[in-house]
Amino acid sequence: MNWDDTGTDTGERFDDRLVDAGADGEDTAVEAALRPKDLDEFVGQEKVREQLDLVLKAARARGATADHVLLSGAPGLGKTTLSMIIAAEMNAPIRITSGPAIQHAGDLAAILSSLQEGEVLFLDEIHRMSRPAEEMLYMAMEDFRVDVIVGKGPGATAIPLELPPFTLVGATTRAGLLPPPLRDRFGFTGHMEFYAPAELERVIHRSARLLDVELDAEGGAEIAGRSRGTPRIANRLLRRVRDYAQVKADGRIDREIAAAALGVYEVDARGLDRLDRAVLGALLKLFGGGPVGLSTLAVAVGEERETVEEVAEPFLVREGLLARTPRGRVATPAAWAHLGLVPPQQGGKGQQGLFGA
Ligand SMILES: Nc1ncnc2c1ncn2[C@@H]1O[C@H](COP(=O)(O)OP(=O)(O)OP(=O)(O)O)[C@@H](O)[C@H]1O
Ligand SMILES: [Mg+2]
Repeated sequence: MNWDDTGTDTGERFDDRLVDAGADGEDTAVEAALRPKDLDEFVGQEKVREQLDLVLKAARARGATADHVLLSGAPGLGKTTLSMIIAAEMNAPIRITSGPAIQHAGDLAAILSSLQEGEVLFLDEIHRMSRPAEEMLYMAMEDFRVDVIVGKGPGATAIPLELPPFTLVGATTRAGLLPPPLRDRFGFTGHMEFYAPAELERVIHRSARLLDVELDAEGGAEIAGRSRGTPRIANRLLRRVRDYAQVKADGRIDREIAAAALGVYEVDARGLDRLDRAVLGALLKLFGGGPVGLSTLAVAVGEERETVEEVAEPFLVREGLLARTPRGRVATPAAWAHLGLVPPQQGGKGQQGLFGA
């Protein structure tokens, strides 16, 4: 533990986290190679896969364009991958764009009017589209038509434009932010869940084969356990372990090598990194496990409130290590156990009162 000796320079220390589920430059470069190409290769997400398989097969049998699909779920769980699989399964070309790239309705009109029949339009971060573009999209999804506005002011006229049938695949990390009229226009919504360790093992072994890395079963399990339920993180950790195995050993990965490598990168057995452990450590050691306010906790780790709340806490909460209560942040008994600490004895209230441990 060295969370308490890192000085006061805030903001920079946790920028480059190995366990961040968002894509970095290196991910973008290698992810294309590691993406499963069809539904059979796509690991896990059984429900979404089964349902999507039916939607696509039925459309194919009818010789029709597939219904619009909305994919929601946390970063790195396979939304972009699945959109590409949809296009591949439909034998259709795919056009890729994103909500933030579409600021004006005109941007969207230009894309829509150039689509071919049956094409898949992948709209990433669909919750970040501008209002006017969103309204144009409603009509395009439902009637395969847009009104292109020509001119400005009182002389402006709407020219209707027919579109070929297409399949919109929208992806969002924040399904709750989508306006209901937009959500309702999707024929199928797939919600992606975090992956079970056994599923991540399959992802990791598949990637190891593609990267030509020798990995045994226990090594795969070790990496999977630290991957926070997220294939992107699993693939990234595998690459770092591969580096270590090449430099420090003969390139083969077993449990010992995987654990040692991820120890170097300070990703612990449960997938917590330095920031996570700093937050948890402060909560336990300085505040006796809480409850403590978010601001106080943030100051104690020398971080911004937002960093603690948005970067560290979601995973700690998901892991059942930290709870957000009306009185403040509270550590669970599992948190004490994870950091190898013993909770202070309290009478009736606080830690024990809250969790009955
Ligand atoms: N079910 C899966 N089976 C195998 N590999 C997967 C699976 N899901 C994701 N991956 C791998 O994880 C990486 C990230 O997936 P992807 O880019 O599709 O995530 P995403 O949900 O689009 O993330 P974001 O929200 O950041 O856009 C890819 O390299 C992909 O190969
Ligand atoms: Mg994506």
